[in-house]
Formats: sequence, C-alpha cells, structure tokens
Amino acid sequence: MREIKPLQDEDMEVEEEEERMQNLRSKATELLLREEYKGSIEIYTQIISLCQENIFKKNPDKAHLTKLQKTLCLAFSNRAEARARLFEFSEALKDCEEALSIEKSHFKTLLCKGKILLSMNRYKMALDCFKAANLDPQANENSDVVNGFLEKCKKFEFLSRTGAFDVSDWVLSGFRGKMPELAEFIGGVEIKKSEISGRGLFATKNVESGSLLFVTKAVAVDRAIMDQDSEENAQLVIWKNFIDKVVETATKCSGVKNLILNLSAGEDEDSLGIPEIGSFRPEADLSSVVSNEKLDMGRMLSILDVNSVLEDAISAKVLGKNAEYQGVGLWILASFINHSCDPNVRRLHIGDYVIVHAARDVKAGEELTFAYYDVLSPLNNRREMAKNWGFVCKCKRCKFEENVSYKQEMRDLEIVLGKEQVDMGSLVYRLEEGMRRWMVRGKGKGYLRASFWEAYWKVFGSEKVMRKWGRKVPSAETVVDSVVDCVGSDERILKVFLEGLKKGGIGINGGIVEMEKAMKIGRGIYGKVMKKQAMKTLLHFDGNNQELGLKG
Ligand SMILES: C[S@@+](CC[C@H](N)C(=O)[O-])C[C@H]1O[C@@H](n2cnc3c(N)ncnc32)[C@H](O)[C@@H]1O
Repeated sequence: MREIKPLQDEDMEVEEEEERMQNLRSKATELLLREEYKGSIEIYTQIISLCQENIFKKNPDKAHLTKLQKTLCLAFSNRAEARARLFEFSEALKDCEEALSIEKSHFKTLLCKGKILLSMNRYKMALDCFKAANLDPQANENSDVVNGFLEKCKKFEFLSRTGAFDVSDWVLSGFRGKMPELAEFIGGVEIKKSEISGRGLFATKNVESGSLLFVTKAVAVDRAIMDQDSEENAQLVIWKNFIDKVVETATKCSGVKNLILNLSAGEDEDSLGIPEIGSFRPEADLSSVVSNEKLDMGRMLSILDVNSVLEDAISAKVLGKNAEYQGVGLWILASFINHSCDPNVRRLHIGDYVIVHAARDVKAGEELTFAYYDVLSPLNNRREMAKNWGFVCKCKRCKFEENVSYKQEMRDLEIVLGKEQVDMGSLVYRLEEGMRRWMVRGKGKGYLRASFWEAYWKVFGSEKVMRKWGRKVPSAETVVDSVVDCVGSDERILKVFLEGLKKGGIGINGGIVEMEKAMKIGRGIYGKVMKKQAMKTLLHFDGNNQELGLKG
C-alpha cells in the first residue's frame, strides 16, 4: 500500500532526489571524460543503487518511474563503457544486458556492446548489435561511426569464416603502410590425445604447404626494443610485464582463465582434459563462463614457462616494423602444438596475432608440430635444447638418428662440425659417402643433411669450396629438396636455393619451374597470406636483381 504523504513533502523529496541524482550524473560524466574510469564506475554504481531503491521500494508514479528507468538504463550503459575501457569485458557485457533489458534498442548500449564483442573477436554477434543500432533514429546523426563498425565487422566476419587473409599491400609497401587488420580464424584442426605427449593439435583434412591452419590473437604480449647492454634486464622487465598482463586478463575473464589453467604446466600432461576446438572459435561465448577458482600463481608461472612463445624464436619471424623488437606472448591454441625435429607447421607473427600454417604438405589425421628450437642442428645439440625445455624428444627423426649415431664415423663427423676452420667440403663429402655405404634412403638423407645443415650452408655459400668440392657433393637443389621434405620450409634453406638459382643464371627472368619451387618454399615460410607479386618482393625475387634480403 502506497504511503500517503502530503503532496508538498513528496514533491520536495522527489526534487531533492533529482538534484542528488543530477549531481552524481555530472560527477560521473566528468570522471568518464577525464578517463578516470574507476572513479566513474563507483559513481554509476551509486546512481544504479539509488534508482533501484526508488523503483523497488518507493513505488513511484508512472511519470517518475519512466524517468528513473531512463536514468538507470543510461547508468548501466555508461558503466559498461567505463568497464570496457578497463578491459573488464565480462562485467561490461553484463551491464549492457541490464541496460538492454530496460530499453531493448538503446542506441548507446548497442554501440557499446558491439564494440566490446568486436574486441573479444565475436564478429557475428558484434555485427548483429551494430545492425540493431543502425535501425535506431540516433544512427542517422552517427551514421559514419555506425557504418564504420558495420564495415569492420563484415570484413572480420568474412575473414574468420573463410581465412582469406591478404597482407600483399603491406608487404609491397615495405611494411610502411597500416598494419593489416587480422581476425581470428580456425581451419581444419582439432585437439586430441597425442602420442608425443599429453594433448596435441591435429589436421582434420589434407592441406598443402602454406595453407592456413588457424589465426589467433594473443591473450597478452609484451615487447621492447632490445638494447644489447641491458638485454638481460630488459628481458626480465618484459617477462614481468607479460605475466602481469596475463594475470590481469585471466582475472577479468573467467573463460580465458579456464582455458589458460587447462594448459600444460610441464607435468602430468596425460591427465589433462581435451578441450573442444569449438571453445576457441570466434563465436564461443566465454563471457558466460563463471569461475571462482582462485588463481594459483605457482601453477600460472609454470604454465607460462611451458607455453609462452618468444616472437624471435627460430620458427618465427616478425614481419615488418616489429623486426627490431623482442617480445613474449601467449597464444592459447598454439600452445597445444608439440615439438618435432621434423616439424610440419610454422608460425608468423603480425601484430598481436599469430598465423599458423603448414610448412609442408600435411595429411588428414597427422599431428601438427612446431620446431621449438633450431632443428637444422645435429642430434646432440637438439638433445641439449630439448633438455632445457624439460623433455626428451622421441620424434621419428631423433629415433632414426639415434640408430645411426652409434657409428663412430658419425660421431667423428659431429665433432668436426663443431670445430672452426675445417674443410666443410670434405665433411659434406664424407657424410654423403657414409650415407651411401649405410644405405640411408629417402627421408633419412633429409634428416642427416638437416643435422649437418651448417656444413652444407658453408659449402654452397663459398665459391672457393664449391670449386674444390662442387662435383663431388650433391647439388644445392637436391639438398634443399630433401631437407624441405624433412623439416619443412625455412629462410636459410630458401636462401641457399635462391643463391643457387642466381649463380646458375636463372631465377630472375627464366626458370619457371625453379621459381615455382622457390615460391612454394616461400609459402611454407610465410603462409598463403600474400599474392605472388608480394611474395616475389619479399623474397627479393622481383626482377630488380637486388641482394637477397633474407636473414641467414
Ligand atoms: C606447449 S606444450 C604442448 C602441448 C602439451 N603436450 C599439452 O598437452 O598441453 C609443451 C609441452 O609439451 C611436451 N612436449 C612437447 N613436445 C614434446 C616432444 N617432442 N617430446 C616430449 N614432450 C613434448 C612437453 O612437456 C612440453 O613442455
């Protein structure tokens, strides 16, 4: 039963309340404009409580109720905006839902919700929001903004559905233009139990070298330009900042926290659950996942230790302006890829995205593997590097080489390889002769040539050595073919191939077959994300007779 008060008292009370509300609103707006988001959230929370108290406890008349609901809707909407600026996306989305439950087509809220979903790579849902906002009369005054978002969403939604990325313009402009906008994309991959260790990522269909497998955005990444004098210190700072960023994201989004906590901490991998690939798709709704599990920092640090990726790792090359930076990041889906010394995938970093593609042809059902360390090195060096990672590699190549490495001759060759000032031509000749006598065939040759790559590299790179040994050792093309077949594409292999072509007098204008082969190796390195002309430019193979610019 509504309490009957003298009209004057009631009017005064409403007036006072309105004045209080007006003061709070002005203060909150001021803080929002000054980008003091935390402060503005506090004030909007007070406005929300005040409105709710008035609506539910004071039984206002219709006109007053409508006014209060309007204020409440706007307060939720503005609090969502402030929370979004602080990257508190889950909470911000909840506020949007509250505002939209009061006014289903509230323009400002639809715009805010769309922007949040876009930041969370939920392209389709974001598109629906912007389409709904576009129907509102307010869209007419803001048509540039709404249309801008609509176009962006449509583009990202298309990219995430088709994987049709094209960074040609950026490459052709010498990376000077705007960095290409990428979207998350998941191709034919799934997570399954791996025979290597724990879980692994597998191809669900046959793919050719260069084909895109997935594109994903980092949970967090931190970079700095490395100064040689303070390298160690700078790395510590990067690592600390990176950990803080991951923890902040995990704290703000339970869905991401759950995905991170399901990653390997290096032990008992076989007991870990196998996540559905669907939970990584751009449309997966992570915002509804609730987890009150307290963050165990010890486990978090072990997880980051095992799964973080250095952007300058041997399997990565940072394209463009980021080349002088060193960075560390966490890309969750990529963390399910195990290591092999005959890897079949590579990654390419553009901005905060990692693009993972086949480095050679891959068959449906095959496990996808990265090179965690330089696999163009001999067995003993690789064993040491695996030890640093905390595992013993038992890949096909390691097993094969273990069977050959018991031979004294093989051990002698490894010792010679580690020495300075040795005749690498003689070393390559002895290895090739050895392989003939030991009847090493097919992939085995590629494995051993990859292990002694340094020697081949020096032989093919020296005219003097080639004059002496050229006729006794296999051609660069033969070696390149067998090594690519075994370890996939790599800049150093491509460089030997291209230099061989240049010396042979083909490559710039003629030699279509050879050029196609170079392009195929190039696609294995960089993926099919650029057109032919851009790839030729990247390989400095564009008829300008430039020096090969690829790093050795
Ligand atoms: C980034 S995780 C890879 C995914 C992991 N298997 C899982 O279940 O989450 C890296 C960890 O996988 C394991 N691992 C990766 N490659 C391996 C290999 N070739 N041999 C043995 N263990 C490997 C090691 O425990 C390593 O620390």
